[in-house]
Amino acid sequence: MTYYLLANPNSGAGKGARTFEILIPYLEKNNYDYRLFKTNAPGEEGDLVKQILELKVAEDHLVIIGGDGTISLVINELPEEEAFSYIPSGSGNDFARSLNLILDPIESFEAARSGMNHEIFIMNYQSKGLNGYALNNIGIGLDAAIVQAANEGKLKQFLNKLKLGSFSYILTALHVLITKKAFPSLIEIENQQISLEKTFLMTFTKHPYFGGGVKISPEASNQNADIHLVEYSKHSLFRTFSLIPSVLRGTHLKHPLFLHRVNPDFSVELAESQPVQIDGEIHHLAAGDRLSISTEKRMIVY
Ligand SMILES: Nc1ncnc2c1ncn2[C@@H]1O[C@H](COP(=O)(O)OP(=O)(O)OP(=O)(O)O)[C@@H](O)[C@H]1O
Repeated sequence: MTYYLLANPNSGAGKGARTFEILIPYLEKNNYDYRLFKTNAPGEEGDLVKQILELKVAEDHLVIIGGDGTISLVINELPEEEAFSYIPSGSGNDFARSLNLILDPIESFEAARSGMNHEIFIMNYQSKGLNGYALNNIGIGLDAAIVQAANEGKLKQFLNKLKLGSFSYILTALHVLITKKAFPSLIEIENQQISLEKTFLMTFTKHPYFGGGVKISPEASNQNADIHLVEYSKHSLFRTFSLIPSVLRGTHLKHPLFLHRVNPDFSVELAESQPVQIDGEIHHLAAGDRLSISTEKRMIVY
């Protein structure tokens, strides 16, 4: 049995590298057979998955080391029947939080080594311009603009160094909240259509968390097929700001200004192009390009 470690050393501002630096002496001490595949630059995940799949036999074990972006990129390249384990090493770690995964590298490896297969549901999204899989959230508009600004911003790197990376999301969010414009959208849920003139935040989520621990939909779970849609149309800044404490407490969905729908399938069409964040990676959804979202099962070992 060989452990194939696919690691992003850069995730979590270097936490990925620290994770395998702790893990490898442990594997060697215990005579566990392993092979380490590191991404040396963004975009290498797919090639590394292909290299691993050429070598790996059925009893071998794939272990992904990285943050939410890494695990999402790997899942997009992995055949659906391939089970995997995950050692969280990101700054946000929302997927790990959703499954209560262990963060300590050695304990997390041991949980994977002696673990059981767990079925989870992930999102499959399809449009003319966008298709793939998401483990966490697909956010259109505000949260995508926040992720875009947070990824680009120097604030995240600075706060990561202070181990305060999750705050960067909140501070960047405040700036984007003030400047982002609303947009029209059309949502379809089964045969019902919902037309919204001033969409501001629209997030499809497979578990409660986004942005490093914010409970966008506290009842969502990746252990069932339901996707949760949370939408907030633009209101006055005063109104919007007054709702922030309830969002941080995870009680906002009781408020009538939030649209909350739960279903295994959704589709959405926009009247104008918008940024879309898919597990923290930025894409764009073009005007009139209908995005359909459904779920599929995957197997994770922990
Ligand atoms: N060696 C590398 N150097 C820089 N970027 C990399 C490298 N390898 C992968 N990447 C990029 O890192 C991004 C994924 O980072 P990831 O999300 O795992 O970490 P994070 O942002 O610290 O964690 P989280 O999303 O949990 O906050 C992807 O865009 C990926 O292509």
